Amino acid sequence: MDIGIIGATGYGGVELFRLLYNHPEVKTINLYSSSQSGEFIQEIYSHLNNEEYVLKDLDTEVMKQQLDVIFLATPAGVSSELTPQLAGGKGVVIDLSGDLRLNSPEEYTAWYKKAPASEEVLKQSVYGLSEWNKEAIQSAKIIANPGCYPTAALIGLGPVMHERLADPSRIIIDAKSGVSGAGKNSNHVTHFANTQENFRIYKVNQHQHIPEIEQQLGNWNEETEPITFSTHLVPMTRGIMATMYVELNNVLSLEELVDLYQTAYKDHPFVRVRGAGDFPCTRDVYASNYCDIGLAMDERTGRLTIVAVIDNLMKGAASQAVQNMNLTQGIDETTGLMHVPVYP
Ligand SMILES: NC(=O)C1=CN([C@@H]2O[C@H](COP(=O)(O)OP(=O)(O)OC[C@H]3O[C@@H](n4cnc5c(N)ncnc54)[C@H](OP(=O)(O)O)[C@@H]3O)[C@@H](O)[C@H]2O)C=CC1
Ligand SMILES: CC(=O)N[C@@H](CCC(=O)OP(=O)(O)O)C(=O)O
Repeated sequence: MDIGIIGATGYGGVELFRLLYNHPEVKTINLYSSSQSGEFIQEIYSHLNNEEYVLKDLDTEVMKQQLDVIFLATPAGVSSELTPQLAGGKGVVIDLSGDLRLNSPEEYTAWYKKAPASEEVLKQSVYGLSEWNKEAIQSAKIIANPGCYPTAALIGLGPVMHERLADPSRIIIDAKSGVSGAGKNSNHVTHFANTQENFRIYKVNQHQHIPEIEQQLGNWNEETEPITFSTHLVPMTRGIMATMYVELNNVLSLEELVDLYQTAYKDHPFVRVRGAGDFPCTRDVYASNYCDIGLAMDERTGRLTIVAVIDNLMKGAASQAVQNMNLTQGIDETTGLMHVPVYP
């Protein structure tokens, strides 16, 4: 396969490069930069110092004709403009940003404060939550890779919400992320002095992932009501923990719930459901494509607590995008992705 990565100098882009460099079905990798074309990638990232990859200028006509897969790892607002120029050619377009995830252009503008992609592009875009949308992904030409928080939240909520076992009006998602979730550019909030030895809540009731999570919950149960979703910045580089609280319609034991989750994900090698009383931490999935899940049932309140952890740059971005690439190319979805998480 011949691959292109737009936004290759960002955190998502460089993680894509690492994965694709080691992918057995990838022949060439073309790196594109809007600000540093002509430079070698190792001039920007010294950990790539054995490589000779030069950053190229975008040429959408050539890319459209020659590349099998084009990844966009760019900020919101870029792929809504570029996708129409890249789609309809030889390859598949996989967008890591939020531009193509929401069906409604009005919702996109309301939450992202940017002009939306065209309705035509949005209609062709398939939501790339691999575990829950595999069939549609396999034949897609444009994929909207899910957001990092929605990936953890939706994989965690999927089994109970899909089976309509929980009250769709009373969902609370309490999520925490490492700082790499904010991308490579530091600002006042993500500056070292403001993140180390600190813990903060941010974008309270205003996070752009709220409509994305609600959209998928609505696909599972049209009675879903607005969710409560809060996000926190944790002084670590990678990792997301999403803790979900749902009220069950009927009493189920913890053992029954663990069985439900293990059955739901038995054919999904990247989701690992823990036994009763066992909870994952972010280190358990570090630098891997896994989503690990733990469950607790409080019989006093009737509330189920679901804990889902991912690596935001991997399952939350680059490795999920490669999983989607594999699905579109008709190869095993695990190809190039079965890394054991890095420990410690
Ligand atoms: N970080 C994370 O954990 C996750 C990120 N995402 C999403 O993935 C996307 C990439 O994120 P991330 O890698 O963290 O972001 P970064 O800020 O680290 O990198 C984004 C890259 O996009 C390129 N870029 C910037 N402006 C433009 C432009 N106008 N046209 C073309 N390219 C541009 C830049 O590269 P250059 O200047 O070389 O072109 C930059 O290196 C974002 O939409 C983000 O929201 C999604 C899930 C998780
Ligand atoms: C820690 C941190 O700041 N995380 C970012 C995740 C951004 C992201 O992934 O944005 P899209 O999915 O919308 O592209 C945030 O909360 O906005």
